[in-house]
Amino acid sequence: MRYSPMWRKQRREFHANFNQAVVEIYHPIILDERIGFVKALSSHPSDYSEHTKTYFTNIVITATYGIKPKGLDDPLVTKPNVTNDGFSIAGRTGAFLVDLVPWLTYVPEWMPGAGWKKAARYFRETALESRVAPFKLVYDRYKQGIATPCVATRMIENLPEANDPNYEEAYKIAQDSSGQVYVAASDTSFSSAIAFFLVLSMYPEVQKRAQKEIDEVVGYARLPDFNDRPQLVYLQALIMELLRWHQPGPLAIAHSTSEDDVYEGYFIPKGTIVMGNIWHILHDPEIYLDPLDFNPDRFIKDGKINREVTDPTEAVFGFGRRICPGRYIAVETLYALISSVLAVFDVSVPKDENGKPDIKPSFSTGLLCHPDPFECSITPRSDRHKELIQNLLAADLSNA
Ligand code: HEM
Repeated sequence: MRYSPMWRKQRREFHANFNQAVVEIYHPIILDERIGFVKALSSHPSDYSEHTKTYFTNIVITATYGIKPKGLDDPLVTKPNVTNDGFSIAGRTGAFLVDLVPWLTYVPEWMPGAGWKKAARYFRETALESRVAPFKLVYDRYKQGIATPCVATRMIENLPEANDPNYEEAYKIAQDSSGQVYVAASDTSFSSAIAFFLVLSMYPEVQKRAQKEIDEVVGYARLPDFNDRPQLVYLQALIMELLRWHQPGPLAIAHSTSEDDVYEGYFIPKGTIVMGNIWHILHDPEIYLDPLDFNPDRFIKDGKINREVTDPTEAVFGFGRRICPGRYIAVETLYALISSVLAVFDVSVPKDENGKPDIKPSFSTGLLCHPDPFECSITPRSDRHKELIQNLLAADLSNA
């Protein structure tokens, strides 16, 4: 596949802001948001899906623009959501006839059968709006010296002088790279987190094991933080197993071959669209025994993470030069959410006549794959945990 110079530059901007070495700078935002999340969950547990969405949305937009959205109906959120919808629809190879009959690209928008053109224009225009306005706002604030440091300000700092011939292109790259963050980050991370609630509902014994470990390592007086992670081996394995068991993007994004190739006797000409079957890789029974089961123990040996078992992060975030550049922050945000829920809440569904959780998981299909909505009960684990939540609420009131 040929990569445009613009794509390469955007990719570099993205990497500079989200690589493994810098990802810690987002810890304060993540830890702050997870407190809001725990409080919202304790007040309105049945809205867990909305709270989860808010958690990721707030982290991603605050990290990118230094501005916390006013809610899920803030235009900072609603505009890129339209882009997400368009991406999900158009990203499925074959979704539109033009994918199979390329000359349809040249028919005018008013022709019968060319409705996809109108849809594409709408999504393109909204995507542009969603990138232009917030970046301009941060740019203006930066020039006035009042912007909160964030991904966008770091990119603005690196822009050439306004009279430089490269300025316009560099501005666009910075604007588009910033605009890409929410679109790529929110739905994928959300999907993994909802799968986590599903797993807790389906596998109470996994929940109990993870809670026991947190109690032993962290105690009952605070929520887990990033310093606890090395000691929380079962929790680390649980997150690995979550990323193996459920893939937000089971077929990644379409790639294409840059050279003619032969694979197991099949000739694959240059320019062929290829899909990486992440789902299959992470459900290969030769690597992961009983792959449909949720079993964090498959990643543990002698009380440590077993590095001989293939780490699912090698596949769930895609491949090669297109590999997800947000993979490190994705894991950080999931860790904070998952460890906090396990620390203070019990998640459950009613039992069937055999005493097993009465739940049949189902998932949406498409480029992005989400668990379908399901009801579960989310309650504080004990009076001690209720007290911890109340202390978080009280601390918030005294800071107000
Ligand atoms: C659990 C969470 C996530 C999962 C499972 C995930 C997975 C993926 C996958 C499978 C791809 C396609 C890679 C390929 O085609 O080979 C991708 C691309 C991408 N992801 Fe993620 N992602 C997640 C979170 C994030 C976050 C938090 C960000 C941003 C901070 C992000 C930014 C991106 C971008 C910008 C691309 C496009 C890369 C390109 O085309 O060059 N992702 N992601």
